[in-house]
Amino acid sequence: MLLLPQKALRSSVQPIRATRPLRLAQKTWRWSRTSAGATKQSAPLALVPKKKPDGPSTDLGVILGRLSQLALPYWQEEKSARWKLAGVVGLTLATTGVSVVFNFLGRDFFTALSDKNETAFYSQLVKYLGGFALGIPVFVFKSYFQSKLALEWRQWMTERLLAEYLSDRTFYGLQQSAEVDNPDQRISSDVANFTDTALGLSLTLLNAAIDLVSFSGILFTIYPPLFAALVVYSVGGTAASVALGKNLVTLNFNQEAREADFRYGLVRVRENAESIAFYGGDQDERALLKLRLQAAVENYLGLLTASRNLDFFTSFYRYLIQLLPAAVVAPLFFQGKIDFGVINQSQSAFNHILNDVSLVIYQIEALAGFSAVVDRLGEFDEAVATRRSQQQQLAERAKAGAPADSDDAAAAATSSSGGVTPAVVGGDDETSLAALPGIELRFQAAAAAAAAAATAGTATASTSGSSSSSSGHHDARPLLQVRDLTVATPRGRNVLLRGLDLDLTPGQSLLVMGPSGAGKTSLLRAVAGLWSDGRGAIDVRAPRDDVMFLPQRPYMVLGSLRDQALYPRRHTQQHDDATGTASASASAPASESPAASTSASAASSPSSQAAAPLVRPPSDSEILAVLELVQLGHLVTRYAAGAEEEAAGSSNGNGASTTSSSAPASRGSAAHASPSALPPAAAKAALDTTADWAASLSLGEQQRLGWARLLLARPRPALALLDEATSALDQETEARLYKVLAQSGISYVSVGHRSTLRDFHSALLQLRPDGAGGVTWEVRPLEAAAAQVAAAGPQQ
Ligand SMILES: Nc1ncnc2c1ncn2[C@@H]1O[C@H](COP(=O)(O)OP(=O)(O)OP(=O)(O)O)[C@@H](O)[C@H]1O
Repeated sequence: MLLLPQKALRSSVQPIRATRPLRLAQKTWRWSRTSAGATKQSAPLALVPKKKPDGPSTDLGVILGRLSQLALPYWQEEKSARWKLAGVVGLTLATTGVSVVFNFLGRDFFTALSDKNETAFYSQLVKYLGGFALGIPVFVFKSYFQSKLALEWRQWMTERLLAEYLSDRTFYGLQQSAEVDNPDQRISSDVANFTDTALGLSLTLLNAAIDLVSFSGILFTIYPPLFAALVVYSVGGTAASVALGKNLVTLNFNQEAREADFRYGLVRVRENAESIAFYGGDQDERALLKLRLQAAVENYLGLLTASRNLDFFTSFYRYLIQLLPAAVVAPLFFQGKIDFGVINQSQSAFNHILNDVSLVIYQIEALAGFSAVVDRLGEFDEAVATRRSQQQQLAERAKAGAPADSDDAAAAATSSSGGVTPAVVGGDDETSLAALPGIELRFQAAAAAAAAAATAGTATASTSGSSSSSSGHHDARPLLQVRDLTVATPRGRNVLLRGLDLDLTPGQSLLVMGPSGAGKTSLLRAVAGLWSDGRGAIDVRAPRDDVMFLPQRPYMVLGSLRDQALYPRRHTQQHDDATGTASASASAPASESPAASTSASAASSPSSQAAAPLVRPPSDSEILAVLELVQLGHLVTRYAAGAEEEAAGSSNGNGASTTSSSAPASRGSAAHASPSALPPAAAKAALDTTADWAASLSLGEQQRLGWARLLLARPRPALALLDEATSALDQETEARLYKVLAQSGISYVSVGHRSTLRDFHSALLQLRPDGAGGVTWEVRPLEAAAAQVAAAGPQQ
């Protein structure tokens, strides 16, 4: 009897023990229309707690629906995958064929043995060995191609989920609404488990069906009562195992969550190592992690107990059956009606069929884990789809209003002051939470912006790329227009600002001041499109990508110093470079004004009317110049010296010099050089340095890096939103950075507390508590600021 192939086939499906990170909130939420509003369509959208309790769905209909929703797109959209699947199915059929051949070879082999027929025995032995040589590769290749196909499916599905998750700021919306926990876990290990198990189980089912048909015929021809005994035994066993294994689904689901809670706790310690060390919070962290570990261990013990109980049953089930076929057909053998080989053949056929009809029993743990994975992934997929359709609805509603890139509409809407509305006050009207239809946010289309840039370029002899600010020419139409804006917090639906009106023309700047918690950052969130709960309209006469945000603590990406400086445009720039759309002027002189260089290629390009403006990545010398401008030159020299020492070390170690001919000759010379005086190879080495930037740069340095990003961004941002972006800097550096920004032509809105910031803005939005839990606002011009900035002259 040969069970090896059958075993190899079954082992492709393993019980799932995926881990699962922290649930962000105990409640889950869903979008719903509130009762307010004349019609269902016009009723405001709100996030309300989901009725569904946490935990896996055990409704088979829901799981099957989610399964098809998750699994079908790949096979529908990828033609090559269908061909590969056909190949794997072919190999699966071949494995059944090989098993049938082995079944007959085994019968004749054992019959020759019992007949003591030496010639026939050796002849059967050779055939058997030949069968091994031809049959085993079929099993091996089937397993290999199946795993490879599952891997390709995983890659496709992960990329698709990533594309949806990381577009339209869906990741932010999901995090804010706490609709689904731990997307990272779902995108990484859940998808891998899903594709692997879905393919494995499907092929196992297919194989079982074919196997069942093939071996039922054999068994039935040997002895029909044996076939009947088998059916009764397996149906009873399946029912019993389903009953015994039911709680495994919940236990598996919970195990994922608890393992993930524990791992997430560890990740937080790593990410917040310095704060925890300053607080001396070791013991608290340890206690918390111990609790989480305990929760995971306890659940796992429950899982082990449930598996043990199930194992008692399945083991008896498996071993008892080994005797059944021989016991049933033995009387026929004693009566001389069948050969000894037929007993072996019936045993083999019996085992095959038993495996086929007992799939649920043998795979109950894998099925339990798989249904938890299907549930989690399906939930995530649905949440992403809902979130994106919310975004589309908001965009469509915004489109239905006045378009931001309509020149007429924008001109008509320009206030008579030609800029910030002078001394406007408001915020004392009562706004019902239920009557907030959502904020309408409109950005200018990229094509319209490119056309406008081309026009401006021809009008101002654009080879210099000089900004509207430095040329003294101001476009009087508002760059940012806010009308009757009410901002509410998500979920809590706490109204912050009410009825704000504001115009900001290009080249102007607005300072937002007010007490902590008044809603300053929330206003920036609304302008950036992160928060949409509220009422009113925001028109930005620039594409969305031309609005850049500088937070108080900038996000430090994984990568080199160059990557830090070019974030978030580094991939766009690399792409443009690779496709050859970038201009050839990659070696601009280091002294070139960064503000001037940023728009040059877009304005002078013959194809600048295209939707996507041409951009070129900043050269190393431009990056160095900007880093020096924001007073980060010391980082470059520091890392150049480090790279130099490393190169010298490796050259001493292996006897071959790794430094280029242009590198400094003497060791450590870079440490004292000014960045712009560094040899190109040393500067490049410094910019290529990778480090844990969040941990190795001071907050002030990180903030200055944020400013460098702003000045290096291509195309140049039209509007910068600065949220306490200089809070960690001394006043002198703050003044210097704001002067550079004012001369760059980038309009900006800053949030800050320092009164010295007034010197660098042309208007002030002052928020004040109204004494009744709300906020009043006042907008007024800051006359002195513009004169001060203009008097300061260009910065290099
Ligand atoms: N995601 C959120 N969900 C619900 N409420 C929030 C959320 N984020 C902020 N809030 C609340 O909204 C209010 C305004 O927050 P915001 O960050 O805009 O204040 P701020 O004026 O910028 O304060 P600070 O000067 O301290 O930075 C605060 O009461 C805050 O607790």
